Amino acid sequence: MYAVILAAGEGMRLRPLTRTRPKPMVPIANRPLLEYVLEAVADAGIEDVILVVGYKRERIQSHFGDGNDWEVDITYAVQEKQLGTGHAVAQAEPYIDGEFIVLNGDRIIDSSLVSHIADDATPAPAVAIRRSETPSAYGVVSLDGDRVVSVDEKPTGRTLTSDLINAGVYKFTPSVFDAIRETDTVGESPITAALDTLAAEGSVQAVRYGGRWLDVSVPWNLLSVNSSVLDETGSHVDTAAVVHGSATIAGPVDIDEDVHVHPNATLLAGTSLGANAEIGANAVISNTVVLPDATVEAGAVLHDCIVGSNSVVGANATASGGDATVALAGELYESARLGALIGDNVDIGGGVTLAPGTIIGNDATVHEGTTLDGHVEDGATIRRG
Ligand SMILES: CC(=O)N[C@H]1[C@@H](OP(=O)(O)O)O[C@H](CO)[C@@H](O)[C@@H]1O
Repeated sequence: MYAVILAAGEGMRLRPLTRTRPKPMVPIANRPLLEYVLEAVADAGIEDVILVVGYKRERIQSHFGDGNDWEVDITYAVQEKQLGTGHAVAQAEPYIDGEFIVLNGDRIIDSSLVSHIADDATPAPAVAIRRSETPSAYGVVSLDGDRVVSVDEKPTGRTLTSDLINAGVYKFTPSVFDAIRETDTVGESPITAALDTLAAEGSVQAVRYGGRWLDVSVPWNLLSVNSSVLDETGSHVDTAAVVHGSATIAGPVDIDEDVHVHPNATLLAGTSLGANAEIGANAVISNTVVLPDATVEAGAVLHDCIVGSNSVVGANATASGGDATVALAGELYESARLGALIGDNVDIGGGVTLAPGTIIGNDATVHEGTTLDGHVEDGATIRRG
């Protein structure tokens, strides 16, 4: 049985992080999101993986190679243009000759769901469904018993027919490729359109799933998913990290290789520090993801933040989460728990104050003593006053 994993998307709402890395490579507890998906597949005993890659695929291919380190055999299928999840599935057609499963490459799920969907007793086509408090952000599924009646993709402004959503894990036969071709109306084909067509024919089985389902769509999801994975795995400090004896760790935290934590720094729950990151004396960091090679200087205070790789947060700078209103890819989100999202190679001067929800583009410079909110473009320089 083949598992087709969709990993071609950009993840626009995670910009600027996804300007330099595809969404499946965004780190959760210092490991790319896609590793968790591959592990769930491998743990379910599936070895044959077709990874559909596209946006910045070199990053994925150089990290995962032939997949053998994850106990799978990876074949790469390239989706040159991101023309929808159905179009992405269709890229696997040349390799498929029987039933297969499909998973989104950016949702962390239990391997038990993969086993259940892949099991011979589960008829194809099938889709995993789960309850959601925000169904309109997903594909909303209506059921008749265990049969799917319809799939309504992101029905914003429409009446919700159910609080059940498509969990992004499917089983298909090769006939889905015809359904995908038939639903390709405007040069784009979401897999949900094909699924809706198959549902109208009366054949799609719903597989109910109430287990772990961690979705990283927006920056604050990255923080909450990082934190829940740390809660599950507990603290991990790499043996090649140097943590000063006077530093306080009130975990769970994940500290990767060659990280340097200086005296009296405080690392609180939900914090991941990427390889070679440096945390200055007396800095206080909670619920924050620091990417590799970043530096947080002495006395800085970061709550609910993401610090991109190779960026510097100057001494005594502060960024704390709160109820932020944040615009992402043209959409406004309210009550977001986000301190600041700082891109890669950003230079933030000493004493800078970042208001909740500030987003700073890659390669930006913020001069010392500045107070900032909103969005800073890639490469911009912000001067005080
Ligand atoms: C077009 C498409 O594939 N939409 C899917 C897909 O949404 P994305 O926003 O593309 O990640 O995954 C969701 C859950 O993982 C599912 O609910 C939804 O129906």
